[in-house]
Amino acid sequence: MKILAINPGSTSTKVAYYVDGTIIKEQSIVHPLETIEKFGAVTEQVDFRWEILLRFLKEEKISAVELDAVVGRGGILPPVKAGAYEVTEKLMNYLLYETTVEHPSNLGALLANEVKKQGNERTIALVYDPVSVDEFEDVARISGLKGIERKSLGHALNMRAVAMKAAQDAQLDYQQATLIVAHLGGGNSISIHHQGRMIDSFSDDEGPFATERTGGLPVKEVIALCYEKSKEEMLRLYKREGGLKSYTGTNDAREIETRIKQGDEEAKLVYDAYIYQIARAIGGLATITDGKVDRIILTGGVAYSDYVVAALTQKTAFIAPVIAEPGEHEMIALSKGAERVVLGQEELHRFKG
Ligand SMILES: Nc1ncnc2c1ncn2[C@@H]1O[C@H](COP(=O)(O)OP(=O)(O)O)[C@@H](O)[C@H]1O
Ligand SMILES: CCCC(=O)OP(=O)(O)O
Repeated sequence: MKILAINPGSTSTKVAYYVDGTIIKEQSIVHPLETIEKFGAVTEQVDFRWEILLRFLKEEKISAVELDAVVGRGGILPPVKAGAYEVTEKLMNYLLYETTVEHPSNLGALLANEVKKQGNERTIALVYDPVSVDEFEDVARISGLKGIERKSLGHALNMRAVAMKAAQDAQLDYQQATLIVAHLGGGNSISIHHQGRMIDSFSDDEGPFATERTGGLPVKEVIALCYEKSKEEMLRLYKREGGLKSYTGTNDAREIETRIKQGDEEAKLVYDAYIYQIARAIGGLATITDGKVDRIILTGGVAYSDYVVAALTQKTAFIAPVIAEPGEHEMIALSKGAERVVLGQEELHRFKG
């Protein structure tokens, strides 16, 4: 079985080619920031990224005609069930014209469709575990202001994949277990998975601050700032200029750890606050299941840090054993999802809009 997985990020497009479940080629094609910034809307980047992807396929002698499936990271659709969604005109039109949040993952379906056009009549184009996977309990949707609903938006693909892996490794059934997953990357998502569903999460705009994202902020101060800055400036602050970067000038956690070792006390205070907020979010989610949690799983790039893993273990191990699954497992999650669909083990949902 031949599967191509495509994961468009803010500065790169990751692509991986699998044959019978084995990875044959994987590449992160980096796009210079100055090139990306020339585009207006994210979806204007389709032709640019497709040409680069096509070059990769040619160079690596990967024939689209032989593909059983091409799977993209699912973008910001309306709230959807977890799993696989066929790339249809309706789904693409939503990502092109209706989605409310600009995000590079919105390109996943569009690029998968370009590959499918070169495939055979059996090649399936799909997205898997989109950013907008929504399995919230109703009580989790209430925000505190009528008209504003809490939304399930986050790193669902990676969080669900590592939750299932950790459950399997611990000989727990994902459908029965309770797991808290903290994805620690440029943005953070912290979620709780209970009996097979991600029933609540802190998104990157309301939970702990991340390496470059603000997380939740005191709302009165934000209101005041909105009168000083444009919407674009505010969005950039929250997404690219917040968190550790706003305090230290760098979004590289390794650089901050080096500074701490050199005696930089301000860097230490901010990094301790970063850990403190993540621990507080994990503790908060544990209350949802009355403190009954089987495992806490730390993932994303910062989970490579012994410093962060040790500090979070110290603060949260009273809740449940803490496991690190560093990095992101998105490419394998995409390919395995597509594989299950091709084998008929998992339903291919049709996006209803
Ligand atoms: N060994 C490490 N120790 C500490 N931080 C690390 C380590 N490796 C990567 N990181 C940090 O991970 C962050 C990037 O996380 P990642 O999940 O790759 O982000 P993105 O959201 O961009 O995919 C960076 O701040 C980087 O410094
Ligand atoms: C919008 C939630 C998903 C997300 O933030 O992804 P990135 O960290 O890859 O931008």
